[in-house]
Amino acid sequence: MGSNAKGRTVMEVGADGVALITIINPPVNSLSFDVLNSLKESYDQALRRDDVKAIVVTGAKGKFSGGFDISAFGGIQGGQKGGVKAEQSRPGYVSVEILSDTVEASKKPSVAAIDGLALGGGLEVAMACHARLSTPTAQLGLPELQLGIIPGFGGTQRLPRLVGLTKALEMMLTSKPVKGEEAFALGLVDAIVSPSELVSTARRWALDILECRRPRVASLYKTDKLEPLGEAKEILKFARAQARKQAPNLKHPLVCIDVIEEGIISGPRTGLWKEAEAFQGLLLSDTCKSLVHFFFAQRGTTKVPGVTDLGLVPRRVRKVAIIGGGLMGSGIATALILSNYPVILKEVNEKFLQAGIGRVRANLQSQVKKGRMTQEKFEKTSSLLKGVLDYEGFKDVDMVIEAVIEKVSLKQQIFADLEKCCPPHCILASNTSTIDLSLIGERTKSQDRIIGAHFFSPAHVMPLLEIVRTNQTSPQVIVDLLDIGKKIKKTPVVVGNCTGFAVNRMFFPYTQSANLLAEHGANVYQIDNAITKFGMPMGPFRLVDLVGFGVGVATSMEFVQSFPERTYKSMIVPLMLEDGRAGESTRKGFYVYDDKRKAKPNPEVQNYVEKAREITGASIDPKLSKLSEKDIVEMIFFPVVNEACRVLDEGIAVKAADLDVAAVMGMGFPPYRGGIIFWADSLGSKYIYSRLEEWSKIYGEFYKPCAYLAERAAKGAPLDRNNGDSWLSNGEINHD
Ligand SMILES: C[C@H](O)CC(=O)SCCNC(=O)CCNC(=O)[C@H](O)C(C)(C)COP(=O)(O)OP(=O)(O)OC[C@H]1O[C@@H](n2cnc3c(N)ncnc32)[C@H](O)[C@@H]1OP(=O)(O)O
Repeated sequence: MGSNAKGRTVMEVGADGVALITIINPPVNSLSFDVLNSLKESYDQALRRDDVKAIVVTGAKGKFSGGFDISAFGGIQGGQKGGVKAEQSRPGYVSVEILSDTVEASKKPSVAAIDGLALGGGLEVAMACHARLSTPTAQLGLPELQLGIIPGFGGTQRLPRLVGLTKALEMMLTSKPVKGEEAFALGLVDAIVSPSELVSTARRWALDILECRRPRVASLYKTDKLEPLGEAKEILKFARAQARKQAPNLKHPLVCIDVIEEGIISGPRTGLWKEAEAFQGLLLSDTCKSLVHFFFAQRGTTKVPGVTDLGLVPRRVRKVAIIGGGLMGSGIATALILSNYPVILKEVNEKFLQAGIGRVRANLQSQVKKGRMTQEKFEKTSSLLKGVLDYEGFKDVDMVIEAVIEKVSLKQQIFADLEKCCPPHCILASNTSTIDLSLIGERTKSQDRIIGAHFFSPAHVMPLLEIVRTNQTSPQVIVDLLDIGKKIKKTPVVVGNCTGFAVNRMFFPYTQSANLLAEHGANVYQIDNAITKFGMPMGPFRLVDLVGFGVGVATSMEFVQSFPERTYKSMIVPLMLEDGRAGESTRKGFYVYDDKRKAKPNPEVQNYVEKAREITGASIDPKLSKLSEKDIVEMIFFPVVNEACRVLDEGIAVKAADLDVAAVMGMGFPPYRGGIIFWADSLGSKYIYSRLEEWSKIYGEFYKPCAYLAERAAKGAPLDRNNGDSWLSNGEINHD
């Protein structure tokens, strides 16, 4: 194998006659074509050698395998990231030639020794072995669907035969792995072994199979776990209905079900071929390209030039203080104690303090109710939280997160106090969502320790953490917060300091354009409907109802002040608010809500739209009442793209992919469209520019394309500067 090979396997033959084949491809032992070819070579050698009686497959450094090498997808998709040899892109090359006809068909028994993770192709290799041993904590799963593909190395055929159809469908359709213990209970693995004894036990197990002391099972031909045909068809029918309901825009879950069905009806070998063909087709789909982009974009957010490349090591954070026990403060405290950080929560009086602690306990209690936490763990986790009314306990905290109301003078006072009461190394973070951080720290000399830790509500649930740095924030503090973000299982995105940072700046035009369209004659409910169909969790009007009109108006004011030239000053929400219609909390907003929070269109809305029109002087454009769904989507999202371009151009976001992650995790933009900039680039900067230009002539400055968008469009270049050579710029993505 060439010296620039991407991973390999090594084989060692012991005196016991067992060949140990180890997959080596750090960091997760992914299955590149080099690894797969080397696995085949090792097997061929083991089968040829007379001194080899049995085989054990394992992964180096406590990780079996994280699956097929996702970075090789680009090559297969015909991009520029490395060519692919003909046999490698041939359907069935791995699943049939290597795994079925070599590993599973071999006369010498194979045992998989699984530690750490066996995901996707990794688990598929293990399932082709004649037995599997796992450590109790290893993660085993087929998460391919979250990449827009289906398992392609035999997983659709072998998993149902090992664990039954219902569980196999659940594991594939949700992409959720199971731990070793559960895998054992399901029959996916044959025994649980401690990491230190894993390989030695697997060696003995392989020899036991050879000597017929243990069964030798070819999973592909197992039938005892499969439900009878009639029942299986019912289960598949139900799964199809669920998939259509939960992900109406996605085809690959249905393809996965079809492939499984084929194997059940026509036999596993036919199923394997159908799987190989479907896998190959899905690899080329827009959904897969978008989801793979998103996979790498998510991992790329922790790579910040000039910060994470300086060799800084995150400092240990032993104790955190939170100021303010409201909705945000209690959510942040919950997230921290759930990851074992001791937290002190400070409030101004006993009543507020008890309410804050009560909120945290309620957050944890809901985990207990859902069966996700034991009562014992609840007690242990709750004990990490301590309530205080003064700064006494702040002497030894390593980080403070301020989460009080959005009032500049109050925050300034708090930060001045913190500077006096906390140790000099302490990170001083604010959870502000809009206020300029330099202003918050104006009365301190600790500008280098001040940073934004912007969580999204509910903070213990929402996965995004916007880390806001000022020009003075030290790289060390950013590295520390990135590390904490990872530990509390958030995806951090590092952004610059400005009104609204990245997420709220993108959110602003989302609701603004909806209001503009409504005032000019578009139907509120058609807009929400089209946007939901596009894949957002809710339309802009339903969102404003949820957030509350009070908050909506206050945030608007911040934007009006900061960006007056591009704010559309709609009067619909202020007028409704004046009449006590404040959204879902008052059960009346753009929708009316019943006791079960079910939303129905509010018949009063039209009156408010007309009143608003009288004040703003907006004239009805008959075209807007007949907008197609595509037009609605573009008129709502192109202003968002425009703002994202400004955020990028101003350097608030380091790279376009960070905005993709921010849009998906902070706004609910559908991940299968790759994120806001990725989606925009799939349509082309020229097209977006021309449409915005056209609308700005009719409806004003709000739609005016920014300089960055104009420049990229003039060059015919993608908005993501890093995507200059990708398949995207060739307009290869289809939109039907
Ligand atoms: C034919 C087959 O059926 C098709 C397949 O197998 S498709 C692949 C199926 N496997 C997956 O989907 C697993 C994807 N990976 C993951 O979920 C997670 O990375 C993990 C659980 C393995 C590890 O998580 P974690 O410890 O948090 O580390 P994480 O930062 O995500 O990954 C570490 C590095 O490994 C890389 N990596 C992880 N899985 C990879 C894979 N399958 N291929 C290539 N690179 C991979 C990541 O990109 C990251 O690289 P970086 O350090 O350069 O950013």
